Amino acid sequence: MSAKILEGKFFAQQLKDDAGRRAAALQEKYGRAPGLAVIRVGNDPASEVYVRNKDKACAALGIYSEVIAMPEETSKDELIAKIDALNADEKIDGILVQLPLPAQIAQFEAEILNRIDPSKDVDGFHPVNVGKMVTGEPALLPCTPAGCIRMLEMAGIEIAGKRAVVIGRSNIVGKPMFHLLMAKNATVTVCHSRTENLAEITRQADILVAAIGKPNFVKKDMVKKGATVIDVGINRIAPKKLVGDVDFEAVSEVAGAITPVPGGVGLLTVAMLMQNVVQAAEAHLQ
Ligand SMILES: Nc1nc2c(c(=O)[nH]1)N[C@@H](CN(C=O)c1ccc(C(=O)N[C@@H](CCC(=O)O)C(=O)O)cc1)CN2
Ligand SMILES: [Mg+2]
Repeated sequence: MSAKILEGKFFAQQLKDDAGRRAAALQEKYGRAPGLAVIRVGNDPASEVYVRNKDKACAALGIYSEVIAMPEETSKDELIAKIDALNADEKIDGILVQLPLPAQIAQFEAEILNRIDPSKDVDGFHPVNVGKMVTGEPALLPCTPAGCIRMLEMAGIEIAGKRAVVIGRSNIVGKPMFHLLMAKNATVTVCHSRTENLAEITRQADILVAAIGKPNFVKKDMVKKGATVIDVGINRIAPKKLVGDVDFEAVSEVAGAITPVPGGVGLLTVAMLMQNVVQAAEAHLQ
């Protein structure tokens, strides 16, 4: 058996087309496009690429965007002052601070992110949005996990009643993935570095989400025949070689459907960000 490959580009394009249509409708009705501000601190090369991709995606969809590049030695107070200015800026519907932050301010990450007005928190990281996600109120949802859910729905993969297993418990992926799958009526188990008999649990999954950050960690014998496998890992194992958390070649032989790396759910992250910016603008303007 060979798994169906869930190409991120195909699903991302549908989300972006929808965001572009809604952005045009707002421009038409209110005379202003949705606006995104991305703050990048320092010179992390991967962050530079991701921020450029976000700026390009905005330009392609008629979304106004500003990239604010701040020097490596930026202080917590300088960054917070910038966020305050963007919170008050009426052109701006969405604000995000690209992660990771440089070492000297990394310890203040929560304080910095919590300063973003929750109605502009297009990363869905603010405790107000996290709380709403947990209670099932409408909220800005974290882009990667929300993108995974939208992809499953677009691919016609049933979630309700299915057994889902998430490997990884990060605030950005694992924990929100748990809540979003449960909200879609899956029976969800979260596994992590201290989980005993991991393979026994992952073999029960109809939907297996890998978000651990260990190259090729999920092997063929950890996957049930016909399962849907979503690989959220991005591991650079050589300057030009990126692999996921799943041993793609081997797992493809047993899975029913699988996302590749690169070219999988990473692409949905930016597409979902565009959806969130438009959602925030709709809430601000309507
Ligand atoms: N403020 C945030 N910081 C970070 C986030 C985030 O959602 N908000 N996520 C990651 C980085 N990221 C977006 O910011 C991101 C990561 C990966 C991709 C992507 O398209 N991946 C491609 C491969 C890209 C490559 O070749 O390097 C893929 O998986 O096919 C997009 C966005 C951490 N920081
Ligand atoms: Mg620009």
